[in-house]
Amino acid sequence: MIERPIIALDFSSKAEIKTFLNKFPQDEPLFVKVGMEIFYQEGPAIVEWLKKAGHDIFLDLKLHDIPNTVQRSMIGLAKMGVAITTVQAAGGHQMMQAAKQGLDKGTPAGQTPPQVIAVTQLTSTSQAQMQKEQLVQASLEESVLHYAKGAQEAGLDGVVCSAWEAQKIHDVTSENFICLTPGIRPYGKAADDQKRVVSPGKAYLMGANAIVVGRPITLADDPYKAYQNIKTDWNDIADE
Ligand SMILES: O=c1ccn([C@@H]2O[C@H](COP(=O)(O)O)[C@@H](O)[C@H]2O)c(=O)[nH]1
Repeated sequence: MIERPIIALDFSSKAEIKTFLNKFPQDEPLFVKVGMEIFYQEGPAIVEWLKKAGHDIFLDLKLHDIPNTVQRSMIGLAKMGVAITTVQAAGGHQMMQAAKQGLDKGTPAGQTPPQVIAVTQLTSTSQAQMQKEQLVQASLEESVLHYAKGAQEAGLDGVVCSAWEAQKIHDVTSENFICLTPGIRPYGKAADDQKRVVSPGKAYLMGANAIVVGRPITLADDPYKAYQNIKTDWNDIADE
């Protein structure tokens, strides 16, 4: 289990991230998510800067391309020294294997390759939407479980899913298989564009190994207090 909630740094500039992080104690190492929004603005330098500040990085770029392209991209990504990265499970078995091989090849000697996990069905997707837009007859849970089993067979470390599917994923894979769950909302908070939402404490009870939280922290009046409350909810239940 990753004890710190992973904070999604969904900002469009380094300056905005600096302002945000200045609201946190400067000696507290965080686990942060660098996603497409900031990565496409600032590039790998943002990862280097956050690492230098002592933070662990979840680099969520959701790679999805032909196996050769994904493998070669992962060779480059492996040099950034991030803890976890992502691909889209829909890219298929060969693509996921290629991602893993690229990370192994690209990681400098003596360092541990990043863990790689596969996005199943986005937490902003409902079953009705998935069936209509992706022309899928299966239930959302069946689709997520299918992708999770495929990710495990391809040698990946886990999946991105909602907490609603986490325990069933562990049942069909293993307890060690990571279920990293966005779509986290403390009770009473707006779901925004998320469809499959769960509170931090409930996510733990439902089998999540890690939670990713963006707007409930980044848009809070007091982001550090919001972070601490979410961390307490997530960890308190875990400690019981
Ligand atoms: O299925 C997915 C995959 C990734 N995400 C990412 O998590 C955060 C969630 O942000 P909130 O503001 O807490 O909704 C965001 O960076 C997404 O890109 C996801 O939500 N769902």
